[in-house]
Amino acid sequence: MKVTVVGAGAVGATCADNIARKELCEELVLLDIKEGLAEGKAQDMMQSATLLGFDTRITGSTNDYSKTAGSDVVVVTSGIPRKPGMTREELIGTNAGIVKNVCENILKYSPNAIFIIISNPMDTMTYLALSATGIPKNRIIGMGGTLDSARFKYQLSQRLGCSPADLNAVVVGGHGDTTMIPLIRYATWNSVPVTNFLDEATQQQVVADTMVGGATLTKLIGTSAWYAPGAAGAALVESIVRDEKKLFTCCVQLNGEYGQSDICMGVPVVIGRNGWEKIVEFGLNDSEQAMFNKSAEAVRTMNDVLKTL
Ligand SMILES: NC(=O)C1=CN([C@@H]2O[C@H](COP(=O)(O)OP(=O)(O)OC[C@H]3O[C@@H](n4cnc5c(N)ncnc54)[C@H](O)[C@@H]3O)[C@@H](O)[C@H]2O)C=CC1
Ligand SMILES: O=C([O-])CC(=O)C(=O)O
Repeated sequence: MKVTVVGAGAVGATCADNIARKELCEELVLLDIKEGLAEGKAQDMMQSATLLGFDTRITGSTNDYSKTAGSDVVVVTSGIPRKPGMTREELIGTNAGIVKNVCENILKYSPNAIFIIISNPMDTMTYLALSATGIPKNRIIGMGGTLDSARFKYQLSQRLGCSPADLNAVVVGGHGDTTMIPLIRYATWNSVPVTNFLDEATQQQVVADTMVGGATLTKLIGTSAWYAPGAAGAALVESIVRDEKKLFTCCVQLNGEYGQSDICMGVPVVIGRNGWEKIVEFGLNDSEQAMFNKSAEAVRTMNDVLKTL
């Protein structure tokens, strides 16, 4: 297996580090536009191989896409992150051009690759990647809900005083401060609804804290997060290369599922060797469906911005 990570910044390097430690592929390529950055980080990671006990071969490349040839999976993290006070949507002007260019270049050398899009605003970047590459929809996966669901479990575990590993909790919708939808009605603690244990006000607080999870970290750190985002990207790579068929919320093209079409949004999907293999319909109630529709409207507005760039 060969995996490429484009963007050797905070998220890309962390994702690559997780991929290497888990030995998810024999060959791992880091690519960045900044001279020497990918080569340097690749060497640094390789020098941890004997200490950590992995034997994935990591190489770096400054914008030489021929080095990425024949990749099975490509993770796209290139682009600018937000600063405190910004929304993810404000990044569109810079990141759309970067993501389009990167996807086109990758495709030239890896026509069969599965793409995992992380760059923000991720729902619109996923939509853009789909149109820029024209490859089958199951090979374009946006990473956002996987991370948001992990954050949802973290918030719940803090309130319940339990291990997040014992929780099942899913966030669907867009990957934006106001567009994501933590489905608390479906969240369980070892199969028991969490709503049995948390009062209404606490439930609302958990949902609100989950939605601004990325913004909260951006305010604390001064730039956006990378440990959980990098781990979430690697978890998707793992489910693909090991054909695990795990259920993750990912941003995929909808064709009538969840009442939406011609849009990429976060829904539960089975991730395996063919990319996203199946959308799982959770059955939203009227208020959840109304939130999903509102989220879709916001994502669509951003997709329309692409036409003006
Ligand atoms: N979808 C999600 O859940 C998350 C998305 N993000 C997004 O991921 C992106 C990356 O974030 P960070 O790694 O923190 O930023 P960063 O600034 O640390 O790294 C980005 C890297 O992309 C490189 N780059 C820029 N243009 C490029 C091009 N044309 N070709 C190749 N490389 C290029 C830069 O040189 C830089 O090294 C941001 O857009 C951020 O908003 C971050 C966290 C979570
Ligand atoms: O908050 C950001 O801008 C980065 C991101 O998407 C996240 O960490 O969820």
